[in-house]
Amino acid sequence: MEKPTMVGYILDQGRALRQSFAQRACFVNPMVELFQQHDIRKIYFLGSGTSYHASLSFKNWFEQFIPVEADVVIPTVFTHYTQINNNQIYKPEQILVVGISQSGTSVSTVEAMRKAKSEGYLTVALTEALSSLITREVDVVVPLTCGKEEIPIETRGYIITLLTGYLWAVEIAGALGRLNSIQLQQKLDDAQTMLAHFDELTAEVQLWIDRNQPELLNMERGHIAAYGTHYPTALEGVLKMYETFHKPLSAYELEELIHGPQMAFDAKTYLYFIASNEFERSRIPLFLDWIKENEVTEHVFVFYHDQQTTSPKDLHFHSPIAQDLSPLAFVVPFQLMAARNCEAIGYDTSVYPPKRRAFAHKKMEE
Ligand SMILES: O=P(O)(O)OC[C@H]1O[C@](O)(CO)[C@@H](O)[C@@H]1O
Repeated sequence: MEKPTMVGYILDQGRALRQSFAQRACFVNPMVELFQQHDIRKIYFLGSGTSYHASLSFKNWFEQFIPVEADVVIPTVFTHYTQINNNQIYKPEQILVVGISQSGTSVSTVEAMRKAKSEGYLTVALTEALSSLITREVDVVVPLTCGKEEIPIETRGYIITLLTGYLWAVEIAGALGRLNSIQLQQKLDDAQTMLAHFDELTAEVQLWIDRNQPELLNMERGHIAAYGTHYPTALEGVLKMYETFHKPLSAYELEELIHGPQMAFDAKTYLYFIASNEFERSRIPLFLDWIKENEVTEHVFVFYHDQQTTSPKDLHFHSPIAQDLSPLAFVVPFQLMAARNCEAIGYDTSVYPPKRRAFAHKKMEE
């Protein structure tokens, strides 16, 4: 990439995913060893922004594949309010605290890890910056193999963090005998197939944007509705769109849309539905019918994995998507829409807003 840009990082995600998958031993082995050496029963995943959203997916995968209880906590909350092991059912060495910070410099995550280690719990940092502040506060540092993103917006890092969490979960499950070797190999093969086609998947998203960009650019406010393992995708979609395109959106668990928010919808409301193949998938047509019958808004966009769509406003992924890894796919429309919208209005996402001092991150020398 000649000049680092948000679009450039998004278009590079396929390559980065395939490279990370190929070199997965460097980030999988340290976690597998921890689980082999310790009887870990409880995990806290901590992170802010993008790293918080990735943590929510980690919880889903860990609880799906490994006999552990997983919690995701915002780092400041963890430092000041969380009562770790409140009911004393675990021994301290059965509790693992994982801090995720791509930059390694998020002040609140660094402080939370300091608390966890000082109170005697096992600690891991997942970070791209192997000499950053967070690395000083933990027992084990695991590399996040996304490469440095030289702009304020994290996209490639999010996708690689997700892949890392998934591979941790299935490889630990394999090592603990929760997945047999055939099952594990199947998971890895499915992942590899999806990653081999990731550039095509991104191209499908680009075509959807090309079809709809004038309308997408006119959004003044919107909501992303999702369910199951995609509620974190909706949160990340909101963050990507808001920190770049600067128009307010919110994320709702699908059913929660009708518990109040819908009363505020009008013809200007934009609705994006993530119709992932999970339990609630059958509810999507019901919501779409309701929007039509009540003439709520025309600005409705649906992302499908399973349906041959007819509306040009919808996106149907044809590329192979491993069911477990669908969060890697469904976030791309929001990443690329945010980046392309900004390109179209001439907003430069590669630099921080002018005259804005940020204090969420702290450099080594500060
Ligand atoms: O993963 P990191 O580097 O701790 O960053 C967390 C969050 O902080 C930000 O850099 C903003 O301060 C976000 O872009 C990011 O999601």
